[in-house]
Amino acid sequence: MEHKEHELPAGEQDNPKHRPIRSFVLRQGRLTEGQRKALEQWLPVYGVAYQPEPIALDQVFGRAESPKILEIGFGMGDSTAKIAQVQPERDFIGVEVHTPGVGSLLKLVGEMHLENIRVIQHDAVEVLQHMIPDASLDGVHIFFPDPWHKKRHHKRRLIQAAFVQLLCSKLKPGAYLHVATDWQEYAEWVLEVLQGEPQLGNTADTYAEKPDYRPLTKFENRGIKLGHGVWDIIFTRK
Ligand SMILES: C[S@@+](CC[C@H](N)C(=O)[O-])C[C@H]1O[C@@H](n2cnc3c(N)ncnc32)[C@H](O)[C@@H]1O
Repeated sequence: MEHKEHELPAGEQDNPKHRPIRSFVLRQGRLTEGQRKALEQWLPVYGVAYQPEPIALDQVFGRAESPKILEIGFGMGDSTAKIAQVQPERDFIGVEVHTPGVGSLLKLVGEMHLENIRVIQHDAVEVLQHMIPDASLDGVHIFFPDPWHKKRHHKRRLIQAAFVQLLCSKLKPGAYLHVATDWQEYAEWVLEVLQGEPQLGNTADTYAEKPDYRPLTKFENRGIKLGHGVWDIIFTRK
């Protein structure tokens, strides 16, 4: 997954009168044969269709009591699969709009026999608004959200005060929200937005140490060698 800013396709100029502001641009993206096969074989098993009403998470995973973690924008799903593999006692709901990414994660789920992942292919904002029950999540992962570098695109950033308020309503008391970004100005933005949410408290003074459960991505490894930074921001619900 490239971490550069998505270009707006011709014709899609921001026009709030005509369309909601989204944090993503749907790209066509070619499917590999492996992704296509994984979608065919595993989407009916591990996919959860979007529906505009709350779902019973325990039923979706076929077990109660297991902590439920939501990941927003899992990209190709490498981190998601690795985390789910080493945390079999937890259940992971991955939300992503990009079809090749969904195929890629499903391929990993099939190959690694991961029973604790479910995938929803839909806008995470609507998934949170309508599908995720209140106070049902033990954690939320948002790793390398699109930074939307240009000032005129900042309104497309996923992390906004209203979105964080919505997220908070879905977190159990004590549950965590973990954002990681490689774009310093976005890190500062995220820190400011989360600090401004009275229902959240920071687990660190400012930025957190990278927790062991978040694997280093290939991209990140390359960046670190070039001296680029990555910022982890972890808050908990009061
Ligand atoms: C820069 S990529 C990072 C992917 C991955 N987390 C990683 O670390 O490699 C951001 C991803 O978030 C997805 N995304 C952005 N907004 C989203 C939304 N509202 N709902 C679901 N997915 C979204 C994009 O499609 C993209 O795949």
